[in-house]
Amino acid sequence: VKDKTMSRVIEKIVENREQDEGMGARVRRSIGGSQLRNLDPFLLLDEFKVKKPAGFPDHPHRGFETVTYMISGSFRHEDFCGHKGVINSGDLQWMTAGRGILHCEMPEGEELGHGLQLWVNLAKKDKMVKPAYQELLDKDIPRTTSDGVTVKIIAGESFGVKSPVYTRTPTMYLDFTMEKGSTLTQVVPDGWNGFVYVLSGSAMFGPGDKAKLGPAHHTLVLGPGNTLEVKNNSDGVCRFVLIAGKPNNEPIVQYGPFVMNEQHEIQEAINDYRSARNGFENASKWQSSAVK
Ligand SMILES: Nc1ccc(F)c(C(=O)c2c[nH]c3ncc(Cl)cc23)c1F
Ligand SMILES: [Fe+3]
Repeated sequence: VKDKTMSRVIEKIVENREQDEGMGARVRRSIGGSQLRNLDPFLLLDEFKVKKPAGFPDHPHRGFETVTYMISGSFRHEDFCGHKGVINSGDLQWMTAGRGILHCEMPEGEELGHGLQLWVNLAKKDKMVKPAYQELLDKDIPRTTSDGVTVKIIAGESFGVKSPVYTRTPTMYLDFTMEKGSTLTQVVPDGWNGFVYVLSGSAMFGPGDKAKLGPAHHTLVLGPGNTLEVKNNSDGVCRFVLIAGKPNNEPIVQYGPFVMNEQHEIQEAINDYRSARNGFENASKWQSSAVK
């Protein structure tokens, strides 16, 4: 029997206002704020705008992945194992912190660093994996255009084009730019939790007369179904990201940058970080060059 198409209706719309975060950074917090605590498997989505000397100096992560996607400007990153580099406009860093990363993330150069950071929770079986990086330059991120709709496929598939990114927690991450008057129908796998974060412009999200307006700097949580319909009947271009993932359906215990399943694992993470053990060995003597 052909799979029934069920168009997802928007079930919640939240405006995301700027707030302070890190050291002098300004972020709009989509997922992870008080109104959208988390949407399993997602823990956080921040739209950040950071200018020197602000940034995110030396800090750890355990139990999840951070996905940094630059919209404009450049960010320098450096970790306690010597892995470092610059993420430029349009580039992607998919970092699997796993059992432990200590790194810093700071704007590079004098211009404003503007981007998105998504935190994807790892299933219990993956939380203590060896750290790993998947880093793509803008030119290497697949994209396609069809009838006024351009999509960069950061993870997952759209218009028959697949991203090379391996997602331990099955995840879709699509960056859409829709010309005015264009329409879109995108598969969002049944049973996955999904949301839209509107970067600029506005469009109508959802089926026919149930479509809801999604203005810039708003998060739209998708209801059940397996398809998202979008229509840009505004007088300009609309840019948004569509992010969806398979829920882990496991308990979440979070303490800042440590996200585990049980309280005692958080205590172990804190102890490991303090005593430089079990993945945090290099934390004992490392400081980023940004700090010195
Ligand atoms: N624990 C904790 C506490 C506070 C933080 F700010 C952070 C953190 O690093 C970030 C929060 N959003 C961000 N967007 C972009 C970038 Cl590059 C980093 C972050 C963090 F990890
Ligand atoms: Fe970080």
